[in-house]
Amino acid sequence: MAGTQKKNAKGRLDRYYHLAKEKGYRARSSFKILQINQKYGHFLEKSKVVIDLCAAPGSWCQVAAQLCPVNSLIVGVDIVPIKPIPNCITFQSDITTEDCKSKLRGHLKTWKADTVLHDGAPNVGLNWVQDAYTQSHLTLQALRLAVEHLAAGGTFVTKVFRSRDYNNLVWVFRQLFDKVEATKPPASRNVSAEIFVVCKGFKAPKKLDPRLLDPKEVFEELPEGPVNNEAKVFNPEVKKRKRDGYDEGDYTLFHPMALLDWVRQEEDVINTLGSVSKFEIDENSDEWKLLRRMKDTTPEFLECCKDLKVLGKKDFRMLIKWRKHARLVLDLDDEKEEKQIEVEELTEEQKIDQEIEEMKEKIRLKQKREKRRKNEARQQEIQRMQMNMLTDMQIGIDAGQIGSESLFNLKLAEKTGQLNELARGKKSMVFTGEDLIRDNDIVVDEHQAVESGDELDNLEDQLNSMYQQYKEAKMERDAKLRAKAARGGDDEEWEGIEDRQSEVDSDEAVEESESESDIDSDDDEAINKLIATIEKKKKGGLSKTASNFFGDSIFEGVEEVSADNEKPQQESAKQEFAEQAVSEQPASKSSESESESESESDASELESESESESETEPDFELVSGSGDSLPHKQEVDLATVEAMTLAQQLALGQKSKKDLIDDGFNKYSFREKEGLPDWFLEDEEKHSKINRPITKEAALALKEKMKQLNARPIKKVMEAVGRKKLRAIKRLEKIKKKSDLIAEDDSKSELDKAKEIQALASKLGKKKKTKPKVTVVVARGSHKGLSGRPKGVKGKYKMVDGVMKNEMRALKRIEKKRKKKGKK
Ligand SMILES: C[S@@+](CC[C@H](N)C(=O)[O-])C[C@H]1O[C@@H](n2cnc3c(N)ncnc32)[C@H](O)[C@@H]1O
Repeated sequence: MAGTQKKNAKGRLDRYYHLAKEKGYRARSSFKILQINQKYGHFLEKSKVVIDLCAAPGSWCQVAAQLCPVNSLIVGVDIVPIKPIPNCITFQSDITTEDCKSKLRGHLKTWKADTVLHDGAPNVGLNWVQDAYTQSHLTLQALRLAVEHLAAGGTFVTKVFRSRDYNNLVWVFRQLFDKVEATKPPASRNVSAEIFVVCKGFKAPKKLDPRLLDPKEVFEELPEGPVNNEAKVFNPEVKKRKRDGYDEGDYTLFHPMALLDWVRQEEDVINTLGSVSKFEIDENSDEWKLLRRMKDTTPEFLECCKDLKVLGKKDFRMLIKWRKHARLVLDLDDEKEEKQIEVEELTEEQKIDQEIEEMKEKIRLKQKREKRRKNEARQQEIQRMQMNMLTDMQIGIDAGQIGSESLFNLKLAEKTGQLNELARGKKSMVFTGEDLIRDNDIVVDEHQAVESGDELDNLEDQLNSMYQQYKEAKMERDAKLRAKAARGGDDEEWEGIEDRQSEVDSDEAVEESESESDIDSDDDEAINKLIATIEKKKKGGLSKTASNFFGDSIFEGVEEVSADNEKPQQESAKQEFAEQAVSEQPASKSSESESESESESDASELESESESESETEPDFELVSGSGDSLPHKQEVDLATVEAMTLAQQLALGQKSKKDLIDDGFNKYSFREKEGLPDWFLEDEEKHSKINRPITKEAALALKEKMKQLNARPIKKVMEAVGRKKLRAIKRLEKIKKKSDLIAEDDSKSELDKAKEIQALASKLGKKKKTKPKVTVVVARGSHKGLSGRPKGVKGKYKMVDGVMKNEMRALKRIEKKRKKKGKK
């Protein structure tokens, strides 16, 4: 009985014990080797020769006999006899002896072992240090046998104790094996200090340094250095436990010292202070009589000397100060010459060098930061890609970012107001004076431009650039504005043919393009726009709106047609129409592209006429919309109900080009704009437009279109879907892992495993139960005193009223009382 209790108390009769019994193993430790074998690539299944050192009672041999290939040689040895095991050779011997060595050689003959197992545990229980040492010693002996018998690439599994020798042992293993790993199989009790080291890939060295297997060499300990007690003085509050026990030959905790000895001490003063328990004073000494009269020799000081172990930092400081004074009084301190450190002044060159070094360091750090940031971004992108979260919408974002950091960053140039200068520079680069005279009769005089920049202009420029910045910031914030800008400001009103032309002729055309480049942060696009405007200027091109209009896909290929069907007689009328229609109906430009039937023919005529006209009048030439200069024009869409209405009207023939021309003339057409600041004009534009009629059909068509657009998965939705997917995959993987573990667990029966895996799988499929929504109906008004379902309330509902709370409480109280009574 007592024996059983003892076993139970140690928790010996655990599930592995029962399982071992069930499976016919002689010891529960069989599961340790089973688990190790499973974890480290089933080496037993590949071993034809296995040596089991310290094998009794023989469960590891049993496992080996089960797992190794048929006809494998399994040899087990132990200091105690082992009952015969089928398909195993066992003998009794001490593995540390020569006898064991020779017997083993006799059994193996010329064979080399694929695996050597060692689960040896000496008779433990004497004392911890002794046990650990004996264990380590035994392990080294096992290793000696393993080295003698293992084949190259073989495996050695050994038990070791977690002791101070552990690291030394592992170091030795590492010299002899390719891979060394420590493991604690689940079957090994947590309370046990044992762990197992699995050494794979025996290197089979031809020559072996005998010191590697010599316990004296391997476990030799370094002599311990002097004890440093200074910490006890500097940080007396932090008490460090001394786990090593007493120092050799010193079995007391109380260490007194003569105070005068400490005063006379030359070295290790603080260390002594940390180790001494009490300073003893020889009252009769002449020196003390001298020191006693010192101002610092206070009753407090004397009290501190009695027990140094309880002193704090302040007290120690006082003692050290006292000692310093005492040494002066006793004339113990020689006046040492204080070494003077001469600080040499840095020369100018050195200073510069130093500065350069500092700057270099700064740059290096910055680059490092930058690199790290980029790496992180790339990493994030890869992750997103893996999660299928990268959508079309992200393409080019990074490129844009890279562009924004590049040397030729136009956005930066805009911000600093350099873009104007840049544009001027481009102009002078692109146009020769002759070109300008021939094309426009206008010569851009750089000198004049520079000289005319008086203070007022500067102020104006500053204000303008500030306004540009403001617009830009607003644009970044406001998606609507961005969309508007992308449409090329299609809400602009027509400002009359003359006005536009003058604008085209003036420098503002370039500035317009600059403001356009504000909209798009992409540098390439900005450059394209800039060049397009310059080209336009070179050719005496159309205004922005006009080029937008003719840039539409509807005019593609019109050139060839116009070349064939030249109609010079209609030139002037068509040109007039073109310009008017364009400037009047900027918003409808794309609508016209949709109303193919009528507008196509109109436009082709228009184009052909414009073409022919351009030959005679170089001031007016169409800018191809298909060019890179106006990339967004291809995407121009019917974004307003007015545009849609107009498009439909044109398509149905309800409106003709003449109507368009007529519409072009309104009270805002010829407004004076010269000299007015941008911000004012922009503000005015909001109100300076005529109200165009809209139709229900157009509104419905646009609504339908928007619906379709909204139905497309946007970036955020894609991301959320990706996240959800990832979570699901993770969950699945987790469950997979768990079920793998369950499946591999030999300690469970197949039925148990199946049940557990099923339970896991059912968890995966389960949806979170959503509680049915309960509608709370307040018993007020028409609902007062209502019995049954209130009108218009579907699903679950609950009637509540003011007194309900009290009633509920009362009911609870009664219930409680009832229960109490029932108990009694
Ligand atoms: C934990 S048991 C081994 C259990 C064994 N692996 C099994 O599963 O059956 C430890 C064994 O090491 C043996 N042993 C201890 N010192 C030994 C030595 N010097 N030579 C041989 N065997 C030794 C003990 O007799 C004991 O049977």
